[in-house]
Amino acid sequence: MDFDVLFVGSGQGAYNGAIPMSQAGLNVGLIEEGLFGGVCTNRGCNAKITLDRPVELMRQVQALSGRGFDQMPTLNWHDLMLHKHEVIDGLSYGNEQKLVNGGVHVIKGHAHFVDAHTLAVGDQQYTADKIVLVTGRHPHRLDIPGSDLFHDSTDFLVLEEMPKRMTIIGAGYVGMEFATIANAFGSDVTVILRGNQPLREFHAPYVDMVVADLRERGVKFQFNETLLNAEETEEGIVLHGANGYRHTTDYVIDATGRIPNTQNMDWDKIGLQYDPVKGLPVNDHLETNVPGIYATGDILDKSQPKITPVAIFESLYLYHQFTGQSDAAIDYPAIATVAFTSPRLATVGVSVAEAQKDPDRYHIETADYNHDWFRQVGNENWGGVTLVFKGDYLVGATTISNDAVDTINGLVDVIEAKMTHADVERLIYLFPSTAHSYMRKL
Ligand SMILES: Cc1cc2nc3c(=O)[nH]c(=O)nc-3n(C[C@H](O)[C@H](O)[C@H](O)COP(=O)(O)OP(=O)(O)OC[C@H]3O[C@@H](n4cnc5c(N)ncnc54)[C@H](O)[C@@H]3O)c2cc1C
Ligand SMILES: NC(=O)c1ccc[n+]([C@@H]2O[C@H](COP(=O)([O-])OP(=O)(O)OC[C@H]3O[C@@H](n4cnc5c(N)ncnc54)[C@H](O)[C@@H]3O)[C@@H](O)[C@H]2O)c1
Repeated sequence: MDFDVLFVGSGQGAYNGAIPMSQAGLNVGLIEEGLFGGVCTNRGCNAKITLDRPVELMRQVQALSGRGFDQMPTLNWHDLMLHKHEVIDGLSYGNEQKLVNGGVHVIKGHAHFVDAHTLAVGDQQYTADKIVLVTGRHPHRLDIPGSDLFHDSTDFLVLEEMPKRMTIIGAGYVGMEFATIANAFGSDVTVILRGNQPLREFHAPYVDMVVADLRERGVKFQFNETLLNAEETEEGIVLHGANGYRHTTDYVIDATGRIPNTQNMDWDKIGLQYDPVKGLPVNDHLETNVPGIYATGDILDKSQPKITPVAIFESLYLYHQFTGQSDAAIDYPAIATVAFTSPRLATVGVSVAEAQKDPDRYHIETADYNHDWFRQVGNENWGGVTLVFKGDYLVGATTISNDAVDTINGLVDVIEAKMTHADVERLIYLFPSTAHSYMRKL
């Protein structure tokens, strides 16, 4: 065999395991057809958070208008986009070098199967004892007439000029995060949803607060709308919905989710079972139905959120498994997720909705976080934390605030280490700080 382990894809679900595997003595190869580091690095998390940064800061400055700030700064999309290119454009090369320096044999091109232990890239064939499919997902496109006029998250992240009118279809992570950014940069934003609940994974009352705030800032929400078609006219792009809905705009982002990259890889040829919409099913060792073929990250058909830290966790799990350190089934910890709206929404572990369904098992407490003096410092006078306990133990938390990321990150430790109240009392945090404020409320 050419390799002990051969990865397809170089995203977070691949290189975080590939490098330590190689350093542990395995002969590791990795095939990538695009940018190294995959979606998160090049056209996902990193690019998005760079574009969000001034938005986050601007909100905080606005909250202190007349409380130390006399004049508001102005936002400049063009300069920000140049900055984004500065930050992001070199990362692919950096990731490729990390792989090479880590001893991983890098192969460039599109991989497809010849047999269960052989992949082809162009005319070359590569054999491996184990193959790991980390092929990720790409944006879904609505199947309606005129949807070729739509753009996707990748287009938004390289947008040179902010359109006057922007319409976003879908109100999941991408829809709500991009609506926040585009609105701050002066676009007249409309979000169109087929249902009535944006960001369904998050605590609904907190999501409602984000929606109310965006509405106040001028974002329009069109709920329960089924789009039928789109056409280009002299006035702009016109979207037609059921019941006579008609909406004119300059730029449409289809943010209706992501679908697995399964195409042109000859998965059927080797009998690999997969669902073109849901992805690749695996067992509790991340092995597919074909022995020796594994998968990690967004391509998986699993209930865990499709986010970078989960892909990294799975990649490291395979590292431990393939290097003989453990043969245990994968055991996911409490998983934290965040929507980078302003303010942020973040959550970890058992959700409030889940806890409400099982009151014998869980009890729910809402901590008074709003009146915390440290939040008044930034004149952040609304927000909330809801905690879920199982007996004496914290098992879930959800929050809305500018500091939601730090708050939930701190609670990950409390949940995972199964800390008791006494354990939490022993933690000495810096003061004043967000962590100090919310830990005292546990
Ligand atoms: C706009 C956006 C924002 C996001 N923001 C966040 C965030 O803030 N936080 C967070 O945690 N997550 C975020 N995510 C999700 C995160 O990007 C994904 O969970 C993560 O990228 C998954 O990594 P992966 O390795 O599974 O796949 P990917 O990153 O998708 O990598 C798959 C790689 O496989 C390659 N590939 C596919 N098929 C082949 C083939 N046949 N041959 C060779 N190469 C192939 C592709 O070129 C690609 O590079 C965001 C996603 C998007 C779209
Ligand atoms: N902060 C983060 O961690 C972050 C940020 C961005 C993206 N992501 C990842 O990327 C994935 C994709 O994000 P996304 O926002 O595109 O997907 P999503 O699944 O979060 O949201 C999709 C939205 O589109 C709507 N929708 C789906 N099909 C539709 C249809 N046929 N017609 C109308 N509306 C439809 C859904 O109701 C939902 O509102 C996320 O699930 C997440 O895994 C994560």
